Amino acid sequence: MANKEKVIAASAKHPRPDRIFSYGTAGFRMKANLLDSVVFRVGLLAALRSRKLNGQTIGVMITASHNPPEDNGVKLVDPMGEMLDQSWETYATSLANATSDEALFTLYEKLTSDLKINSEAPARVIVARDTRTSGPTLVASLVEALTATGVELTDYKILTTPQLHYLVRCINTKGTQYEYGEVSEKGYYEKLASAFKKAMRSKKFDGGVVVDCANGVGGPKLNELIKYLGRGEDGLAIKVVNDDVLNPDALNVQCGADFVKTNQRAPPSVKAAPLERCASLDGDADRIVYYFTDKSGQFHLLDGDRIATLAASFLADLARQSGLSGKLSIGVVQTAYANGSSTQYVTEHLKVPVVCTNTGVKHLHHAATRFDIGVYFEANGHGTVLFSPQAIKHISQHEPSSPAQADALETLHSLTDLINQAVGDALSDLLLVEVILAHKGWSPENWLATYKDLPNRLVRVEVKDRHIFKAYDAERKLESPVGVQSLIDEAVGKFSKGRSFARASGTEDAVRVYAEAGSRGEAEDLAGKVASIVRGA
Ligand SMILES: CC(=O)N[C@H]1[C@@H](OP(=O)(O)O)O[C@H](CO)[C@@H](O)[C@@H]1O
Ligand SMILES: [Mg+2]
Repeated sequence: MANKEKVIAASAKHPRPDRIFSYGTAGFRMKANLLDSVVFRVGLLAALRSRKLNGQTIGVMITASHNPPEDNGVKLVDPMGEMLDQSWETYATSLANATSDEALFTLYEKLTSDLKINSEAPARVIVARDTRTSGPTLVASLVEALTATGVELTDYKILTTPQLHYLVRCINTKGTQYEYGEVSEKGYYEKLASAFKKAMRSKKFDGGVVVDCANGVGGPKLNELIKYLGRGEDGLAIKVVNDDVLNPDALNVQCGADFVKTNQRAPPSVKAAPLERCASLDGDADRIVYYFTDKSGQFHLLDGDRIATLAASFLADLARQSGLSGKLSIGVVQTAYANGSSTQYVTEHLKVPVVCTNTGVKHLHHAATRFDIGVYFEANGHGTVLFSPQAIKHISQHEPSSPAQADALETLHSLTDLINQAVGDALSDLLLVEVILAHKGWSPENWLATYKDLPNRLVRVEVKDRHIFKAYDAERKLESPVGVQSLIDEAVGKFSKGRSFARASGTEDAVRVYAEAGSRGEAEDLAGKVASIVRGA
């Protein structure tokens, strides 16, 4: 039984502002000065979650990713390094909205009994934060909740989001047959670096890569990782830019993955030669996009769809070359925001099946586990590749029948270590892309030439109540308000190669409209038409 007085007294120090909170796709995220009570209450939920799972370690990450410097956020990480189980999101929301300290404790007790939680069970939590100045105070609020509920805590200070997911998975798999790695930040770098070297072997890089770290946690962590990669003559030259974490106001400002994806141009601070590979991370380094300018100075984005198609083509080739293609199912998971040309390229050219899910990494991750090799990426650069236990077994036990098979198998094996299995990881994805381009001997132009994106437009439409927009069919259609979908269908029908959908955002108070069509003008036109249908609904 939790100590009632202790919890109530601690909660009283973290008064709840007059606001309605909701645990969404990205956990809780808002202006940092509104988060104190929310983080305290997330601490209570973490205690419950760990106890429910008999003392398995739960992660708490304090970050607001690509949001402006004055924002912050908090999200929970489940034992295998995945996002919090969806059914628990509503408990997070209810705890955050409890109207008094007493009501909060009553709810805490009610959840304990409703969920049949043994309040005597041990509870363990690890926490980390990004580089925002509001981080330490928020961690302190979390610590108070964990102390009041008798939770064993380890504070890993500043980490990228995927590093925290890595640690959670390492801790909970330690001593089992699924042991994931050494439980330390150093263990993370060593695992990545050794897999990277093994994947590269005698392959050579064509030039280096410029990496924009959004002035966030990715900067110091990438600089650290580089020390483990080694910089021999044949090593990868990584030029790190925007790694200034001493100026907190610079975070995500005019740089980072979201800036590049949204503005379809390079950050002004990124100076690169024509055809030089460039990449941008977001503020917590769980997202990456590539880009380059061609000889005529034109900018080209190589987004999450491109990384997914690149990875799928490489993995399908390796499975074939190693003699495992009949044994391993490969699939790509996308959302409705994936460019139609990428979907067509995967299904028709690579002959690999594509599954479309709702927006939000947890949906893609879940769908990807249904394949032996499941490649999933959101167009904005969140993503990874998952290998099933069956795939790992085949890859490690298969007897190659030729040197070529042995070679492909060794590369495949190294990728199971190089690619973060817990969550999309910008640093791991960076190395993955570099390995693939080196193996294929491709320039960014070759990569771009695999298919031609359909012109597209994404618009944000502010409406009175976005909750009336209810989507189905992986959010590609609207069931309510009634009649809106047929108006959209009618508009789409007038455009060649037209496709468009509208859905309520899970992270912002708006409806997003996406449209693509045969030409830029038509895509704009279609997006505008669908946006006015949404406004009029
Ligand atoms: C079109 C788009 O990029 N949507 C983003 C955005 O979700 P919305 O529900 O569209 O607001 O934030 C999510 C969390 O970061 C991310 O997973 C998703 O891809
Ligand atoms: Mg992020």
